[in-house]
Amino acid sequence: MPESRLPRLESPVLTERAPAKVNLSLRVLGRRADGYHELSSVVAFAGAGDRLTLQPGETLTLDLAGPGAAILAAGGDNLVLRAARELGLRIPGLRTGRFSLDKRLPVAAGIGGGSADAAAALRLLARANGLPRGDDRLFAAALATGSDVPACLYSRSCVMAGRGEALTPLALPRFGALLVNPRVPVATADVFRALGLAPGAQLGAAAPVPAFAGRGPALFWLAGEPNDLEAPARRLAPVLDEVDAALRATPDAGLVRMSGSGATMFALYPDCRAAARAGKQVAGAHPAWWVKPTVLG
Ligand SMILES: C[C@](O)(CO)[C@H](O)COP(=O)(O)OP(=O)(O)OC[C@H]1O[C@@H](n2ccc(N)nc2=O)[C@H](O)[C@@H]1O
Ligand SMILES: Nc1ncnc2c1ncn2[C@@H]1O[C@H](COP(=O)(O)OP(=O)(O)OP(=O)(O)O)[C@@H](O)[C@H]1O
Repeated sequence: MPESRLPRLESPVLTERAPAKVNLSLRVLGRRADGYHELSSVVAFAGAGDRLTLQPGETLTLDLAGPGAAILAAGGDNLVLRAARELGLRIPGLRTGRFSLDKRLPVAAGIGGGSADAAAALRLLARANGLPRGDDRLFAAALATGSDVPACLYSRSCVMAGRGEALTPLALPRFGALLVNPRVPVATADVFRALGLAPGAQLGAAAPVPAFAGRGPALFWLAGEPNDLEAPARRLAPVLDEVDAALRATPDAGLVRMSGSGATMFALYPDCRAAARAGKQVAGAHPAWWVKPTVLG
């Protein structure tokens, strides 16, 4: 057969999940001179998330589908493309291609949807270019894309410190969880600004996170920890009081709290069945909210 008639061999399409990030606790320890806040946060990842594929090729593009596609632009500001560009700056000749994002998570919701997408893009590019998962340039590109992207690149439960660059693995028991977002977007920068901390402010040290021997001890420790962003977020989005009440009214809710800078709140349950039951109750009473039963840990 002449060479021109040979079927063109395309690289196979690669797929990565982009799981939602949940801050089970979040302490703001101060504000650095560069304006970023110093944090200590127990972070877990959910079964629920977006899905990103990459058809490796020469030209970097992005298609959007899924329930979130209508509100999100596929333009150059999309965190998928920003992460790819950041990696390209560090790896000349990086092979990119056509990304397709199935956007299921609410946007600007405190569960790191965009960060999870950016991290999934970096994992896909690592696979397409034969880079080891621990390649420093992946981490550097992640941090340059956003503070939550390194944790999402790791994508396993951990203690996140600094502005998001210091990650310590943490074994967490498995929980059923319900994620609820009242469909009010909250900008992360607005919530941090509402804390009103001056650059250089220091509030205290982080409580050491113990090794958790099961769900009971984990819940007990987490109940004694705050999300310091919850009070300012509630001032910006008062509907959070309603979300909090709706979650507390579900049977077996063990811990009710806001994730990240909001406005997604979550409750923890002993298992998936309890979370699914709670989901039906909340969705029935609030059909306009985004309600997602899932697992964490
Ligand atoms: C609230 C969290 O979701 C907790 O996991 C993250 O700290 C936010 O991470 P993110 O959305 O990736 O944040 P970035 O995109 O890096 O920053 C968004 C805005 O939040 C502020 N920001 C973010 C992280 C941080 N530790 N201190 C901050 O003050 C930044 O000044 C910036 O104006
Ligand atoms: N792929 C993407 N998915 C979601 N948001 C994106 C994406 N690309 C860019 N953005 C923009 O990033 C901003 C933050 O979106 P995201 O959903 O990550 O917020 P978040 O859940 O509050 O994140 P975090 O918990 O990391 O603070 C929004 O203004 C959104 O328009």
